[in-house]
Amino acid sequence: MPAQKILSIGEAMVELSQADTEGLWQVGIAGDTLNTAWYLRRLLPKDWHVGYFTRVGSGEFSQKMVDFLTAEGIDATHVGRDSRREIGLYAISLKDGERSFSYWRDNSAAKGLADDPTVLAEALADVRIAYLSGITLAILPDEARTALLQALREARAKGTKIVFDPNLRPKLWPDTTTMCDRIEAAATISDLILPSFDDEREYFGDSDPKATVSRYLKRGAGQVIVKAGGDAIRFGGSEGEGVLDDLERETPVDTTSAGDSFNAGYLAAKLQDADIKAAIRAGHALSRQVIRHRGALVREAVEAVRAES
Ligand SMILES: O=C(O)C(=O)C[C@H](O)[C@H](O)CO
Repeated sequence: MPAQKILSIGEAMVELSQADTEGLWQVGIAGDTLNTAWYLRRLLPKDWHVGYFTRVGSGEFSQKMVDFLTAEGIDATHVGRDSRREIGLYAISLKDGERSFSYWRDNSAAKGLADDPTVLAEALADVRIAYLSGITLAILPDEARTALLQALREARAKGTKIVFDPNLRPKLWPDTTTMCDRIEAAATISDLILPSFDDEREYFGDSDPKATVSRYLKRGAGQVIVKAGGDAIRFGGSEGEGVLDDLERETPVDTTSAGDSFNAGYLAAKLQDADIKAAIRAGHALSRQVIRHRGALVREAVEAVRAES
């Protein structure tokens, strides 16, 4: 069996989120796959290794990102460099706690993350869990997307489990048909897929979470867990099926990273032998704490779930 290693693959950016004082913005580092890696690092015991796979540039902010990963205990060995590009930037806008994003990332270094198949294969060697999202796929040129899926397929044949969050962001895709097509292609190699129902309904036309579960199972996913923004969570697949409908709701301050933190809470619990329902509760508990605060990475949220348990 591969080592106790998780590799998260994607793009992290400079994050601008509104500070408490009107007109002031705070600068952070975030990005969906990094957010999950960051929460995983804080939740898992130290004998688990958490790494991040991306590309950055050579300027000051790129270095800040690498320093940040290292300081947070996330292995940055497989962060590549592109001397002609820089890291991207996004800003969070809030309306009644629901977030939307503005992006400046068209030319970000992460677009080249899958350009070298040897580097990819090296990074994936002996990894127990490879984690990626629909955003990881969205930012890549089509050829690189195919190369990434191929590298993951090869790793999977050697025992790596693939965990995928579709994280649908139509703004990042050429069109919604391409988005839906490539997301479903990734589902075919996913051992676990963690979609969010609102997005799946909007872009795939699923009538309810059960429809989302069966659509992804038909595509070949092993297990599906459908997040529903505080509503009942439906799951199905080779590890069991059911629904959890007694989860406590939270009025959000900022929903950024709700899904990313859920995924980390779920995975951390599952990797420490929780059953599927207990792991879903752990994911929900973390996500509930995260949305009480602004920004993607919330230290207090991890402390709060620790204090609760
Ligand atoms: O939209 C993106 O690419 C981001 O990574 C920004 C946020 O951190 C992320 O979407 C939250 O899930």
